[in-house]
Amino acid sequence: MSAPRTFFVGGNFKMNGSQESMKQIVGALNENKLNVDKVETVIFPQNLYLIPTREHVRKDIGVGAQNVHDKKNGAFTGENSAQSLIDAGINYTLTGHSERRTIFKESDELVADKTQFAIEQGLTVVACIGETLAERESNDTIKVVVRQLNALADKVKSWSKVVVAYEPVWAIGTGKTATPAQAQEVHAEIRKWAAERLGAQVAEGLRIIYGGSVNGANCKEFLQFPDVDGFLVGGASLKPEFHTIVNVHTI
Ligand SMILES: O=C(CO)COP(=O)(O)O
Repeated sequence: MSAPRTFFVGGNFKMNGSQESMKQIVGALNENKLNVDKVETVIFPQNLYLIPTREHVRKDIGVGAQNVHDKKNGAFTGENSAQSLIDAGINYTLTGHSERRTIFKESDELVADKTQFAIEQGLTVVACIGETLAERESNDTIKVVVRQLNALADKVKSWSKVVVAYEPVWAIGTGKTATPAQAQEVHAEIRKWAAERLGAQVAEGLRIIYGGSVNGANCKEFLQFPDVDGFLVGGASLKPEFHTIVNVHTI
């Protein structure tokens, strides 16, 4: 029997925050009693705030970027270097967030290239996947998620530093959460896919977290489901209720 999977809670601040609000968020995280020895907790501020956040937030909370480029440093104006992130103690990144996929037209293949390159450079990657409302309504959820996962698996050589975030696009920022049972159903399919494509051992250790309108009031309901290994939180991560979500096991 392998070790139990460590619960993971990420706070994706997206393109929000100011110097003042970041100070307040970091101050509150530093002051509060958080279950971070049991829950791997990582915040993902905008690029501008990465270094001051890393400098000031407690060391048992990780800091990550929201996006990363798939090539080494060089002539890539406006991009985010994995090497520079590592150099600054920023040890995590998101890849494939649905906002990157839809607004910035990132393909499955580009997301996979970014994921593999970031891993090679030493980052832990939260790779995001998920279906749109139209895809869910046409019963294509599993087909879409498996397509996105297969694209990742074509490039990613080692899965030990990957956390998969299942974020149904229709549940992001809409207040319309997937029910915990809906999340579990897809997470179980993801684990089944992982067992088939990556082997039983990788599947057993792979953390699959849920994102989409998670908040302090609904987070606890997810705990009863065996394949939900944490959350990727958007809006609520900017609020004090993020602490409740990190402490979900004790509320
Ligand atoms: O996109 C998300 C996290 O990456 C989820 O956002 P919300 O929690 O605001 O729905």
